Amino acid sequence: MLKYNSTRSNITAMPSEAILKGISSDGGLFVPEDFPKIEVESLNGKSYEEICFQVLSRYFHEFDQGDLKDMISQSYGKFNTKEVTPLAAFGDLNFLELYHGPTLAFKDVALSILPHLLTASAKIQDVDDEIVILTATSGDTGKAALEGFANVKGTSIVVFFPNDGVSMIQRKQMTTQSGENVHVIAIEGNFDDAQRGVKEIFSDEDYNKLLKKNGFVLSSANSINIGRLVPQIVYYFDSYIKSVESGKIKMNDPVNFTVPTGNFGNILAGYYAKNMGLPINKLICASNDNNVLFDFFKTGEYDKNRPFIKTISPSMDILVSSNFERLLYHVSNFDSDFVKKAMDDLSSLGKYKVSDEIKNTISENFYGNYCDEKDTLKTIKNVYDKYGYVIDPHTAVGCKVYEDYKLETGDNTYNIILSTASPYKFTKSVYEAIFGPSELDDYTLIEKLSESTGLSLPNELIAMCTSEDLHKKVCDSHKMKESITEILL
Ligand SMILES: Cc1ncc(COP(=O)(O)O)c(C=O)c1O
Ligand SMILES: N[C@@H](CCOP(=O)(O)O)C(=O)O
Repeated sequence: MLKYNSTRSNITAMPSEAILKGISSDGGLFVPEDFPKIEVESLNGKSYEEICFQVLSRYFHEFDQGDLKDMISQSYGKFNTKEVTPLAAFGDLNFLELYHGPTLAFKDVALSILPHLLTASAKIQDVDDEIVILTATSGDTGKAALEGFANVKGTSIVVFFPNDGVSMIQRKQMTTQSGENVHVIAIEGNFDDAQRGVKEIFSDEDYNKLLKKNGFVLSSANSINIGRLVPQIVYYFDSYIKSVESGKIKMNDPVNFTVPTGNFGNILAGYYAKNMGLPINKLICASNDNNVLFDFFKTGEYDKNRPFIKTISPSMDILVSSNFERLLYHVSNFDSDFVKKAMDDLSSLGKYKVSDEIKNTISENFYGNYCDEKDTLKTIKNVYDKYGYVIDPHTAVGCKVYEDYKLETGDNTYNIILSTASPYKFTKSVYEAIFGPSELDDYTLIEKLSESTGLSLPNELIAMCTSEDLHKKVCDSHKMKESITEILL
């Protein structure tokens, strides 16, 4: 029976407990004590949903297996393509389109199923308190979580986003969200402030006791929750199988994945897939100007003492990549003392350094680089001019870093770029990258982008632009707990 360990102490949890808690009481993240294995050949000919079952059932064995199959089919029926995450290929650029869910970003893949996993976990744990989902977002997780949890019985959701740190469309997606149980709050601060605030609330024992006394328990919709991370492993296996089926590679050939990275959850899911048996050669970690990870890969020092830069790939504007903690735990052979010390140093000094051994183990699996604003815009234009294909700024960061990787290493292994958001979420940046400066705003440019490029337009988006804002609250990033108290108590 697979259990989960905290990265910071010897606390362990069953899957349902880890999902329900979201984060361990010592501040650590839950990680599987072992990686379950999958014979890749056994997935040949299987659909996305079938592969999803093969992955999830290995991590979440407490759920009734029939129930798990039902949860999966209810979750992925909402995607606008039967393939769930299709691959689009142009020359050696293979884009794994992860944005066909209801909110147009890769977060939908995990957040469509997380509400089911959470409510099933509450049943197993015999918890009948209201589950309050605390979410920090740099733009995409927030909307996907709101969509997933809106009106889900027994839950409520509070989303904190940086007031001045998301795109116009991302903001509108969140502020127009309806639902009895949803709360959306802008904070005066950046994503790191929002995430730190949420983690502090999780670790505040007295506050959690007070909430419990009033019938509430906290959980998380961010990738710090293992229930968010595991469903993201699925598309690594699925895209591999699709690549075999289309004749791009042969079964068991090695493959690289390039992942636009911020909180390190998406790429970590790739590392989990590799450890489960997927023949991944390199995981290529693509950052924007907030290139703290690039510097780590070069020096072995994680140092967040630097300016927080606002970019046109705002969902990746992150200096504290939470899931890196999980990677440190795995590559240090589950050394929770080492991880705790590193995380303590990160919060007190803003930095930590790892040994050469750990740095080298990480470099065997990962390559890191970054793409600045100019190259992001140039890449969107180049890809459109060459292939008539429109990509969003996050995907463009991935695309440029992949090109740099090939030049630097000469490695031509088959590569899949994770395409993490629909271009429409960043309409103005994408339109201007391709067609030059425009006076018009994002809302007006949506239709123009569609007409000029032929990119199919999700109809709900047009209606959303003229919908009323239902959430207008702004709070100081140090007053997040007070905001929750106001809502709940
Ligand atoms: C569009 C987009 N791309 C990339 C990322 C980075 O993913 P991760 O935080 O899992 O590294 C995010 C946010 O997480 C995102 O919303
Ligand atoms: N880019 C994310 C940041 C939070 O990441 P998560 O994967 O930990 O939820 C966002 O869009 O909110």
